[in-house]
Amino acid sequence: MITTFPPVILASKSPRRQELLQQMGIDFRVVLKDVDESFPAFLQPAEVAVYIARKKAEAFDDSLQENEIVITADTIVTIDGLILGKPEDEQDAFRILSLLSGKTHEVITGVAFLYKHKIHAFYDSTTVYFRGLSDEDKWFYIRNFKPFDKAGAYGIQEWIGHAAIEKIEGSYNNVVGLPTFRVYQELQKILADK
Ligand SMILES: Cc1cn([C@H]2C[C@H](O)[C@@H](COP(=O)(O)OP(=O)(O)OP(=O)(O)O)O2)c(=O)[nH]c1=O
Repeated sequence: MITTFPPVILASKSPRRQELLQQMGIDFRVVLKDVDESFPAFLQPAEVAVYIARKKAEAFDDSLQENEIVITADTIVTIDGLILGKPEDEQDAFRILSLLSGKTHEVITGVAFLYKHKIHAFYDSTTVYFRGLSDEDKWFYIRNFKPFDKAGAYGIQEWIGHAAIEKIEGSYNNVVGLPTFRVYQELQKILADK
């Protein structure tokens, strides 16, 4: 296994992604670029996550040093073919939590690496079993945890993850924002390839 990595740039303002990459033992610096996160309506949910992660990585091509590697990610929640991003306000968060309550949904994180002018992108998907939440529970969560920076209006790592998530299938870290095992595997692949 390769354990020494070229200089890594994490292009993410998400504190959860920063913490996960740190836990992986990878040294990195954070560089942020403004990216338009719109996507063509015909894309499937997994394609959307990969498309946006790619766009975030493409923003770096000209500004990169020869051996630097950029890592970007995008997390979406999807249920019944709908893509749920971050809630706009409290009412929107309530609407989103009502869609998820008592049902099973998928959390998809798209990841992109930019290395030596090439993009390498993939996604991971986790199934989340949500129990029914009363309206009171939803407002309690929204008012206390303000999940406006979270896709699907919830954080599995918060109160709601203990109170409402019965089980998951797949990677927990993928739900938090970065599928660390896959990231490690894919990094090995592109570095071995060079
Ligand atoms: C479903 C879920 C999402 N999230 C977070 C992960 C992501 O930070 C966020 C989804 O938004 P993203 O657009 O993927 O990421 P971001 O805007 O926070 O950061 P950046 O674009 O700079 O990389 O939701 C949790 O923390 N816990 C959860 O359980």
